[in-house]
Amino acid sequence: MIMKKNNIFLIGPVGSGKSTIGKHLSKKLNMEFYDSDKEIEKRTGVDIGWIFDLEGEEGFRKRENKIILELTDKQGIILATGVEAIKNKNNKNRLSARGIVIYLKTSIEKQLSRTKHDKKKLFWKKQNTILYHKLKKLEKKNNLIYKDIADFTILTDKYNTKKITNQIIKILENK
Ligand SMILES: Nc1ncnc2c1ncn2[C@@H]1O[C@H](COP(=O)(O)OP(=O)(O)O)[C@@H](O)[C@H]1O
Ligand SMILES: O=C(O)C1=C[C@@H](OP(=O)(O)O)[C@@H](O)[C@H](O)C1
Ligand SMILES: [Mg+2]
Repeated sequence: MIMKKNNIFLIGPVGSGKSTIGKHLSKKLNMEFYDSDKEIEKRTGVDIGWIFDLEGEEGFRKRENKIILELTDKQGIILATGVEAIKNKNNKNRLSARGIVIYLKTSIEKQLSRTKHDKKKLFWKKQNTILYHKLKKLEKKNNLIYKDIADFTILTDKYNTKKITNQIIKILENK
């Protein structure tokens, strides 16, 4: 189909739908899906929260960089990357060079409401004391970073994941 040779990289904040939309796209486009978080968990045998506790964010990012380097060597995959991964210059260049980068833009309010009951993301909340204010402070800066690297930006607040998936497929078909 359309995307056989190209990779699709999904970027965006926590709760933007990278993992969910990545899975939908994978089924629809018949492309392999990877989630950098899941790959790290698979290889270490522990969940991301544990890695943050044991190795701190620095240790986690090192693992993440390694995985991104490895996965971006592949062709015809969909990859959901970690939230901060694109702030690393090597990752950024690598993603731009190896595929189509899609930014799932999401408001902080939606980020928080979508992750409210998610136990797996608890550590992320714990890390961010007075979370809303911290996120708000980062919002503009992050937006610019994401936009700068993205080939396409999709607003996710008002649409369900199926609609967003179809929207992405349309964009790719018309590209
Ligand atoms: N566009 C959307 N509309 C409604 N719920 C969504 C949307 N995108 C994601 N979600 C929900 O938000 C939660 C977090 O999504 P997830 O795919 O894990 O995001 P990410 O991987 O970017 O953190 C999941 O429960 C998912 O079903
Ligand atoms: O990169 C980050 O800071 C993280 C983002 C979260 O993943 P999602 O963006 O998939 O929610 C979290 O679970 C993860 O492991 C750490
Ligand atoms: Mg995810």
